[in-house]
Amino acid sequence: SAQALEVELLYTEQELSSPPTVAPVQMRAVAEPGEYLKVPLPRRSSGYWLRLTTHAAVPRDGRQVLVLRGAQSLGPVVFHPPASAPRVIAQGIDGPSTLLRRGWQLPLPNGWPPATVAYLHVSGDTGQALRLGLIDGDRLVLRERAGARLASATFTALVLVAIFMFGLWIALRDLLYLSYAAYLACVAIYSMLLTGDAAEMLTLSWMAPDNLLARMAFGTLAVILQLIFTARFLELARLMPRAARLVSAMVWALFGLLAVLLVGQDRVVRWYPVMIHMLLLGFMPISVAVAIQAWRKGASYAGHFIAGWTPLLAMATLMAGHQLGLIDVPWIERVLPLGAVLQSGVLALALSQHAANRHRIALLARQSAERDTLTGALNRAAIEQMLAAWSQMGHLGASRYAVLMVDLDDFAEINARHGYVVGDTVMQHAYTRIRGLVRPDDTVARMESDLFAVVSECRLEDAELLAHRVVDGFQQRPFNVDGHDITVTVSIGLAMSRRGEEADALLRRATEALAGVRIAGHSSIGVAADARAGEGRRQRVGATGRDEAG
Ligand SMILES: Nc1nc2c(ncn2[C@@H]2O[C@H](COP(=O)(O)OP(=O)(O)OP(=O)(O)O)[C@@H](O)[C@H]2O)c(=O)[nH]1
Repeated sequence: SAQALEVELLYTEQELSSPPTVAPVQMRAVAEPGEYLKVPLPRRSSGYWLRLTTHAAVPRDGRQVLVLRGAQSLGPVVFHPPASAPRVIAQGIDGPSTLLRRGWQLPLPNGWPPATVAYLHVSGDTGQALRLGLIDGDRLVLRERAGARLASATFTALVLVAIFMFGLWIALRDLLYLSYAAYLACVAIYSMLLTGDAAEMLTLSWMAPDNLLARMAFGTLAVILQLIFTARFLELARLMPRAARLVSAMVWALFGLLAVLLVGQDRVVRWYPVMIHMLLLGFMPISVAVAIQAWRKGASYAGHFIAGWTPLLAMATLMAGHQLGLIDVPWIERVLPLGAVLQSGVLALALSQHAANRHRIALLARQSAERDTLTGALNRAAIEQMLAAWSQMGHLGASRYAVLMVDLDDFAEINARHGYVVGDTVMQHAYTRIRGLVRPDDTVARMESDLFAVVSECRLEDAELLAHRVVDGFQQRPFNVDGHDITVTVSIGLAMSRRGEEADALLRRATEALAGVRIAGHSSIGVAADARAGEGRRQRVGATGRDEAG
């Protein structure tokens, strides 16, 4: 006949140290071969006695094992195998039962002839269901291995997304990404604590599944980080200030609970899960409602949020219900980490989009803030910032950079003669001309009215050649605007960087060199003192430029 397992829950009120001889049967159930039998346990402080029989002989090879799974809060279990001495199993991690997550593997080395009975005594008052089965040991190992692989895949996926988010935080310095990275790290650790695999793989006792304290602490921390992230991600402070206040109250309440847990340790660890799960049960629907409301108010990423979180929230709700003993869904502990992976995938997508958008907006803002509107050249602030940054990094070494202050000569006269509109066009042409005369790597900025600055990484000799090239480039080629040939000449002040010099000091020296030659006339080049060991010099390049004014 089929090797079914029959279980009777015995009705005894007294505490007994050995199996009761005669006791009324409260419940009888028969398991299909190789399957688990669910035995609901009514609340009773005196513990439970179970009488087990098989319908066919279990061979003596010891391959068949009795498997017992139950809520983690079940106390010590005493197993009276058929034809063997009783065994006390204090924890699921003991001895040969290490294979099981949250359960006991009870070996039957002497076989089990039909009609002989085995007894189980379960202490504690759980009110939850037990699962019992006569299972083939090899099959059990395979199943457990598959479960362990799934758990480590989950862990790896969560950690990879967490690292990615951490990278986004390093690049963009927005706490949004950091809070999400930290949340994922907590969930990854929590999922490892839940399955007990890490405890086995790493032999870390604090990661054992019976370490309720570690599990609860990481679980709470994950919820806190998730709330902080949610408030930021859904822009609650801007869109829904009341919801934002609610979330921050929730965060502080959870921090308080966490502190109580860490201080109270074993004294609070029994009721702590109940508190947390009640809180979560209440919070889940509120959280979904807030997300939907934010979505209706136009929060940019509320859609992603809802798609990613709803399945996970539903699973977390089931989990909380399961742990409170309200519903019986033992599979939820395996499915929950998958929900977390799914959620992290959707959110990683949303956050990458968020980061890309942010980057684009920042770039646009920078471009408009750093550019001169008429010519499109960088403005004074931009070049000052750039030089200041270089100076801070120690880039402005001795004679490494040349600053050329390029002033358009007699620009007031061009305006007076041709009008401001033509003057504007000449100004734009002048910028294009300078850009064309210097190297692509050189930086050109419009400092103010008719004054441009060129920053070039080169030695003094090259800088002087460059200055001459710019002066000649203007003098020899007039601009053609509205059919008028307009010759513009430029004067240049040149300064070379000094080691440890501040950015403004360098710019000032170039400006002073320019002021020195402006008196001398047009198309002049002045080199700041100290640029070479000698004195400041002033030179005139060829004749005065053709003077349009005559
Ligand atoms: N059309 C136009 N003119 C400008 C602009 N910005 C400044 N200017 C004019 O440029 C002239 C600059 O004059 P100054 O700095 O006194 O010097 P300058 O006339 O070029 O004479 P020197 O530099 O001494 O040779 C002023 O007349 C300004 O009105 C602009 O954006 N467009």
